[in-house]
Amino acid sequence: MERQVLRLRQAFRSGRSRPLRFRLQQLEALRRMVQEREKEILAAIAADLSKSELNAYSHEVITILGEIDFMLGNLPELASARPAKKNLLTMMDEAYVQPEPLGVVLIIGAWNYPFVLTMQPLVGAIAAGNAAIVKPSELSENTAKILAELLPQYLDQDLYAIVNGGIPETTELLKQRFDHILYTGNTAVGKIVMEAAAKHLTPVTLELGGKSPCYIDRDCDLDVACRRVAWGKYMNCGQTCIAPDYILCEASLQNQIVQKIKETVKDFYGENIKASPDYERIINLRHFKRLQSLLKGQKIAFGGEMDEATRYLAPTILTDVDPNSKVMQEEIFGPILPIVSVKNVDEAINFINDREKPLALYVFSRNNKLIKRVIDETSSGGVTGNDVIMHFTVNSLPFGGVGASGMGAYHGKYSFDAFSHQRPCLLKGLKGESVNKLRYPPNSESKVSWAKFFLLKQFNKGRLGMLLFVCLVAVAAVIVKDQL
Ligand SMILES: NC(=O)C1=CN([C@@H]2O[C@H](COP(=O)(O)OP(=O)(O)OC[C@H]3O[C@@H](n4cnc5c(N)ncnc54)[C@H](O)[C@@H]3O)[C@@H](O)[C@H]2O)C=CC1
Ligand SMILES: CCCCCCCCCC(=O)O
Repeated sequence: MERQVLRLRQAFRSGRSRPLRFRLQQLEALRRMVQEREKEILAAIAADLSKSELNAYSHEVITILGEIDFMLGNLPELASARPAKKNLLTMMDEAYVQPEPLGVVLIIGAWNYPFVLTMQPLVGAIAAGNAAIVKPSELSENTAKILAELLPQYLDQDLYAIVNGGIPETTELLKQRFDHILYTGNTAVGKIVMEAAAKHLTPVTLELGGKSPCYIDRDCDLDVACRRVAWGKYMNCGQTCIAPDYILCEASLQNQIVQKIKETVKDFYGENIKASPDYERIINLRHFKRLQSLLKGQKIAFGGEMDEATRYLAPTILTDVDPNSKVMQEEIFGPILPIVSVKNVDEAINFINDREKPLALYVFSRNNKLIKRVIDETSSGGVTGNDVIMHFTVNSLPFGGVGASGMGAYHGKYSFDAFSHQRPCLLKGLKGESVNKLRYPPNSESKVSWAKFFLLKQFNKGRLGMLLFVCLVAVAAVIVKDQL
């Protein structure tokens, strides 16, 4: 592992990954990989998550093609230096911010969207000019295998590598020194990653989970709300980090919500949900049993059927759920939807604020003021009003958690930024020593007053202001020269 990282570091040091042309060419190669090998990629995702290839395409492949296209279209602008505002002391100099690659980065993915969660960060890492190691989840073994086969065929092998394996391999990998780590997965392992990174002072982006609440207001189109919630909750069999974890609503809405979600589930998956190509399965037996245990002692208003052999768990709704019960203590990550009743929006806000900051927050209401109020008075990684999941799909929005749901963000421009250092550059000439004297020792009262004038004066008044400002500086410089 050490040698592999060293090989990538040497390739990075050669400077090969930096030129814009090279980055664009690698991104184009990645796009070719997705297009030419689509069938194999879809088959792998489908096998890992018992998913139809159509769903694998719309849940995962579309996102990656969109992200690559965004980078190809915007990279020249993202990677170029941005001029910076100057003060009086530096007005004759050149000041700019130059994004630079961080070096060798590590991307650790999770199993639930095994293609998106490894490839989307990789697009950002390549775009920003880094070398990268990708570590897919061992639980989505088919996708891990196909990525290990395909990536070396399309990308520069000295700069981009894939490491497959489980805890021992990841533990070994985490001993190495990286320049950034982007990890997606559960919070407990997030702490392990951060601790390992701290040993090398490596910065981290942690894409974690949490219980994302969904408040449904009484002033709402319940048909629409329930259809959207059912889509986001039962997609990928509930194994989506930003799935609405539970519903908060007034007690009087509970039965209507159950009824409407029930009808929606029939529309979506038919009478025989098990036979629907659109309904996935739980990833493994451990997670199946974990979900089974969350149902103990709960009032199942809908669903609850399960089949251990195929890891089928029906779309399920729990009513009158006690906030202290187990299902409300951990992220569900399965097709179980608890409804917790609250008296009103104030109680809903308090309920949310009494718990860890979630990865996503959803509010359904006809009343935009109420939606804005919930946003203003709570905190979460992201928000969608009157829908679920969809903020993930807008690549001009940063995607990430806050507090216990993670740190840092990515997608689109934010991926480029996550894997870049914003390097401030100030280029001075060798003239102007007379004015510079005011910062050289010995210090004096008069030097401090001049320093205040030069450093604190702000001029933002257009061309005329600028002209005035230049004259002022010229005069000041002459006076300073004489006085110091
Ligand atoms: N914020 C986000 O974007 C997303 C967050 N998630 C969260 O991820 C969680 C589900 O993923 P997991 O079951 O954790 O996925 P997982 O079991 O695939 O683990 C994630 C990664 O961590 C590695 N890993 C596991 N144990 C480790 C250890 N002891 N030391 C070092 N590395 C280790 C695995 O090899 C894997 O690559 C949920 O909480 C979900 O909300 C999932 C997808 C997206
Ligand atoms: C249009 C549907 C796209 C849905 C993609 C959702 C991916 C969420 C990934 C996750 O768990 O972080």
